[in-house]
Amino acid sequence: MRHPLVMGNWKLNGSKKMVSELIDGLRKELSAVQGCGVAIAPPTIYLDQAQQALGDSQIVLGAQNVDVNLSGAFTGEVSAEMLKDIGARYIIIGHSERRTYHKESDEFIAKKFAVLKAAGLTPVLCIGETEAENEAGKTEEVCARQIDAVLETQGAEAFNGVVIAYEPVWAIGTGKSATPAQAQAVHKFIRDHIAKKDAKVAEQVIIQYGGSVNDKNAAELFAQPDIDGALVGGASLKADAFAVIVKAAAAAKA
Ligand SMILES: O=C[C@H](O)COP(=O)(O)O
Repeated sequence: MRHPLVMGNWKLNGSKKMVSELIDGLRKELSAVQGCGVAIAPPTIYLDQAQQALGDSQIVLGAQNVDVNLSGAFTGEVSAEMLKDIGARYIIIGHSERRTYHKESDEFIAKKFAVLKAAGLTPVLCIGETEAENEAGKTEEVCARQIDAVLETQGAEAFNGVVIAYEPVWAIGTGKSATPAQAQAVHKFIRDHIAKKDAKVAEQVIIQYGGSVNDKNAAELFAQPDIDGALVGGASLKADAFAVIVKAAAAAKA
């Protein structure tokens, strides 16, 4: 039985005031929730403030990116050890916005995956096809390629205890979520793809769905057997909407 995980990716949003108010709201809304892991990934500059504000709550700190280098002359970067030092645990890598705007390749993202594993942090590996790839019937091919960059170089065991987030690019921030059936089909494909190498590892890997998840559509997505939670963008910036999503995951997987 997999424990679901709902994670909020705040992207490039926030201020000191917002961090304080949003975490305050989340702590109130989520204090009684059981059966669903919850994490938030604020912008790097607010990680320390967020960790202080989270205090003894069950909400876990995450981050939106990591560098492949451990230390040295890499201006502007943040290392895995620094993220660990500040208390972050779930680290998003391979988000389509970084693949697109920062030209991050599958191989580069696989390096980040290895660096996080070595530091004892949990990669949240984002994969997913663009609209054009979807229309060309290449969804499975793209997802397999993005997973294989890790699977073929680090082995199936590397996926022990990690999180994969299937985020069709056409669904991100568009208000047009994949249907539960569409998402389930891809999630099952991802799990089966890993199972070809190691069925036990595939069975425990958390596969989140991401792309226009909100308080209205979350429950039907989580009703699908291979959807183990969500990576939430826009709706994670409102405590009440995010809490509805977390509660839907807890209820669906109880
Ligand atoms: O990381 C989160 C995803 O990009 C989803 O963003 P969204 O919920 O705003 O569509």
